[in-house]
Amino acid sequence: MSRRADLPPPPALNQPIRPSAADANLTSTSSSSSSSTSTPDFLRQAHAVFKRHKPLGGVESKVRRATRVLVPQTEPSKNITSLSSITGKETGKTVPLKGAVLGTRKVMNVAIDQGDNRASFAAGLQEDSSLTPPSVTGTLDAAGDNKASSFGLQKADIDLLADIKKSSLAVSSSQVSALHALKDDGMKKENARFQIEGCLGTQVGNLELHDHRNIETFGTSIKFGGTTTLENTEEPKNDQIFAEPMTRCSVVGSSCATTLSVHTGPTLQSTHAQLAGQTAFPTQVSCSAREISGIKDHAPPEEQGAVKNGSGWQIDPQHNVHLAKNVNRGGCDDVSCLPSQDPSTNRPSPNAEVGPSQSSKVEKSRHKKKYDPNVFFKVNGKLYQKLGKIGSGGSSEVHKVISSDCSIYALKKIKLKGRDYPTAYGFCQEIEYLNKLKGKRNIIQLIDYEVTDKNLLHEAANDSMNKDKRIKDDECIYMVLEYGEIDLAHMLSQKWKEMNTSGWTIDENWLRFYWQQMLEAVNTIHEERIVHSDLKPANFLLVRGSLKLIDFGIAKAIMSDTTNIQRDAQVGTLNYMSPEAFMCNERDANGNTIKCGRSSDIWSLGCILYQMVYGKTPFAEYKTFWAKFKVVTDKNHEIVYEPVSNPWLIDLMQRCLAWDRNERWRIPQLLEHPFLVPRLPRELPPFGDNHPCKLLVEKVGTYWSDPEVARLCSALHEVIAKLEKVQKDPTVTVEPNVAQ
Ligand SMILES: Nc1ncnc2c1ncn2[C@@H]1O[C@H](COP(=O)(O)OP(=O)(O)OP(=O)(O)O)[C@@H](O)[C@H]1O
Repeated sequence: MSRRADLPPPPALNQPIRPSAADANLTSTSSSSSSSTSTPDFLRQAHAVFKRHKPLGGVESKVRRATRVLVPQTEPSKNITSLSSITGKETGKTVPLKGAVLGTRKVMNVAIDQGDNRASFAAGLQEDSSLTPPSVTGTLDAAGDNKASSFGLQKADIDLLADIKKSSLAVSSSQVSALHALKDDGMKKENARFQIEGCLGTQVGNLELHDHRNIETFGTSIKFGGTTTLENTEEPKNDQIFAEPMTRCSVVGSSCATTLSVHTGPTLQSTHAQLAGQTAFPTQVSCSAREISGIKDHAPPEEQGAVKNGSGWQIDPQHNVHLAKNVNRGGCDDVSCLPSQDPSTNRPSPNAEVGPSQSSKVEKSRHKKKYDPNVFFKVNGKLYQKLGKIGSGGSSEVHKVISSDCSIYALKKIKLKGRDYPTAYGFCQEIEYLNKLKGKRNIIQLIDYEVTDKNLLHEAANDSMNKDKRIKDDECIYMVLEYGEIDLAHMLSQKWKEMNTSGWTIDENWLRFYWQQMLEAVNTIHEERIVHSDLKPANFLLVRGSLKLIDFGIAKAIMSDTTNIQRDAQVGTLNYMSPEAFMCNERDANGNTIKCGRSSDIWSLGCILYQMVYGKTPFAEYKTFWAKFKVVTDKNHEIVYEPVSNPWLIDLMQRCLAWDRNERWRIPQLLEHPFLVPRLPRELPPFGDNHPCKLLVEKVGTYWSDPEVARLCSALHEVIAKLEKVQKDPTVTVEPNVAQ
């Protein structure tokens, strides 16, 4: 599959490697971010604020996040139909979107790209049949200007879109139209929760559209529970590092909520502070976003942080910003983006209109919990104050929090309500692995955790789990984790942005630095007999300057009597999934069941390295699940490696991306690969001035970096060395290969 022969001659040094067409997104994002002339006040100020502080939360939303899929084990080729995607490229072309969820699928991700108005609807299967698959149909218009959108875009929407475009938010017109379509069309399915996260870029934060109405129609032909046509559909460029999901739309189950909020996040500082060691949390000062951003009263309600409910507009409580700062600790200068709250009374501030039922609910839970759940998380009796949402995955949301001793952590919350016990227990396994990996420097450290459903662990421990039982209450798993500043996906995005603007070439030392850390992190888990199964840039986090591995949600331990893991389902993130992960549980040519093992993780690492080098994953151009499935599982397919200045890099990628998993290098070998440990000139001993090898080295010059040239030179050197031996002592027998 990999094309190892025909290594390209080393190109001229410093030849820039540029991303292909795909980086248009990035460029447009960056260029747009510099325009501020016509930005509405509030957006401009929010922008400025985010420029000063770039929390991960803001970063999180900017880069498209490759999303994990899970397809059930049985007859994968059929189940594949549960995932579809689409790209509409031509202006004015209406593209039918089709997708189906077979059986019990509960998550559909819709990624809508900026720039070319592409939308991808991906419905993978997960095991939670408690959630009624919603039926949603319609058509997404791919028109460049969105005016003809069959989402029924209103003039106001177009104005808002224009404002957003002008205001350097990295949001596409299609995103906005989709947001509005979802908001305005209304959705009737009571059991469906439709959530859109519009991701507005590092500097501005997240844009979400809150709409608590039910979903009735969704002007697209996304179908749940129907049949799926995958042919002739395309997937958006979710491979490009700079084009991770800008917008994610997921149908995840029981409540219906589309949210629009500007997370102004930890951007402002107040002088109110709490000294470390004091029992209470930092004093909070609250003011509305309007006060901060200078939103004019006549601004449209959306801009004023209002959300539309059934009867009219109401202020979105999330639109109010609270400030909290602890001056006692240098690192604690973050300000929380908290729901509106009067600091003196601990009650919602008057500018946050909360419906009576909602407010009484909040009051009740506050009374019961003796702390404000809008402000704090409680894990094992300890309070952690929310500082803003920093990420969300398929199953969880992750918040930046501050503990009472003023340490910053990430808190991962997995909601268990509605899940069956085995699924819920599956989430607990991440805790198990993190506990096992405690003290390992390149793995994210678990500080504390709590599974609020005590029966779950109890029944699991006693092997008395009722597999059909579902969790009814608002139970959660909380994990308090070391806090990571930025993930590799965002770092890559920034790196490519820099390279595009400065015309730099790929920075080999930068590559080596992070590649080695990635290898070491994965080596750590492999040594512990754990296969991660979901390696991707978003799952490597930079913590105090070092890369650490996160998200063991689908990791699996290798049993002691084998080297592979058995999976009930195809799992992973499409662009990084190995051939065997795609074909998991199918039979190979010899009738053996195809299994995954450590080499599956190596493949994923190869895809990440490829992405670091070329700016896109190796199968990026295959857009649909089917297309990807076909090409990745075809062992005759040759991955294209464009020439790079150091051909060892190509060799390295090929070692990871060998189709046959037995041919893939293992991590200890990869750590010794000449790209990481350049050794060519040192391979040969020092020569005298007129030694043929010295002359050869001089002649070969820069071609030394070509692995093939190096190999031939080494062979030649051996021949010369042996011939020299013979010259010195003619009685020595010359081996046939030397004579040749
Ligand atoms: N310790 C952390 N510090 C900072 N950010 C974090 C941390 N853990 C997770 N995140 C952010 O939250 C995102 C989601 O976290 P995680 O991958 O653990 O969730 P998940 O539900 O398992 O995601 P998925 O299933 O989609 O891969 C990460 O990509 C990262 O951006």
